[in-house]
Amino acid sequence: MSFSDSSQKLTIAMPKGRIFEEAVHFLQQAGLQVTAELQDSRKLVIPVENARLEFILAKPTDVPTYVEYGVADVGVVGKDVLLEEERDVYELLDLQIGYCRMMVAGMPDWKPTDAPRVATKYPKIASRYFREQGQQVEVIKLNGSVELAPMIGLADRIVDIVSTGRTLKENGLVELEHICEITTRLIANRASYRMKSEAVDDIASKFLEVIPKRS
Ligand SMILES: Nc1ncnc2c1ncn2[C@@H]1O[C@H](COP(=O)(O)OP(=O)(O)OP(=O)(O)O)[C@@H](O)[C@H]1O
Ligand SMILES: O=P(O)(O)OC[C@H]1O[C@H](OP(=O)(O)OP(=O)(O)O)[C@H](O)[C@@H]1O
Repeated sequence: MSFSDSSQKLTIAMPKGRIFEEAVHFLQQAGLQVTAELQDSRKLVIPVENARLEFILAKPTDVPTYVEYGVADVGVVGKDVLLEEERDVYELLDLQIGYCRMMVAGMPDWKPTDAPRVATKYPKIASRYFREQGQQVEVIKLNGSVELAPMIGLADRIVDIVSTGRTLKENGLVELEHICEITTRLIANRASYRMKSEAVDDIASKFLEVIPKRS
């Protein structure tokens, strides 16, 4: 049965911001009906007529929260957010978009100190990484412009996303250690995965068809 024929309405949480356009392009390639409203309006809830489908537009870090609580059945979100938020959701697919990497970075002349401090938007990822490395560090949570921290002496290193490397370079920082690769994922609410299996499977298989074409 096709998605539009299904009697099960599916709510999809989409991340506003940086990965939004690439994610919308992905949905279009998967054959989902993407209306102009999704791309051009300030509306945050966007029903798709005749498709038993509804989009909600959320801040990227909140996407797993909406999905865990079941107000969205599925969501599109970066692996960085999943690792940091640790929400109880199923991770169904790696969409192979939104490529970037989680790195430790610092000044080129960085040397270990007795009281190392690491600044980051990702305190859980950073704490886990340094614990696994057997290193004791103080993690300082920032909400953005993390590259400032080593430049002005708040911390000696940062944990952050690197994509082109331009932000590090223009601020005189270098990549020190690679933590993991990051891509965008399709996630599902655990109950929706069982109760709306037909609709969730349908969207996942449509997405799956797009992935090999991109890699
Ligand atoms: N160069 C990059 N920098 C940051 N995020 C990137 C980059 N490339 C891909 N991404 C993905 O985009 C998502 C972040 O999007 P965005 O920056 O819009 O959200 P945000 O961090 O919540 O934004 P803000 O806090 O500035 O409102 C990340 O979860 C990550 O998976
Ligand atoms: O390697 P690049 O291509 O330069 O991208 C990496 C930068 O992009 C992100 O910041 P963002 O633009 O989301 O701003 P922020 O400082 O508010 O986190 C990330 O935190 C880096 O600062």
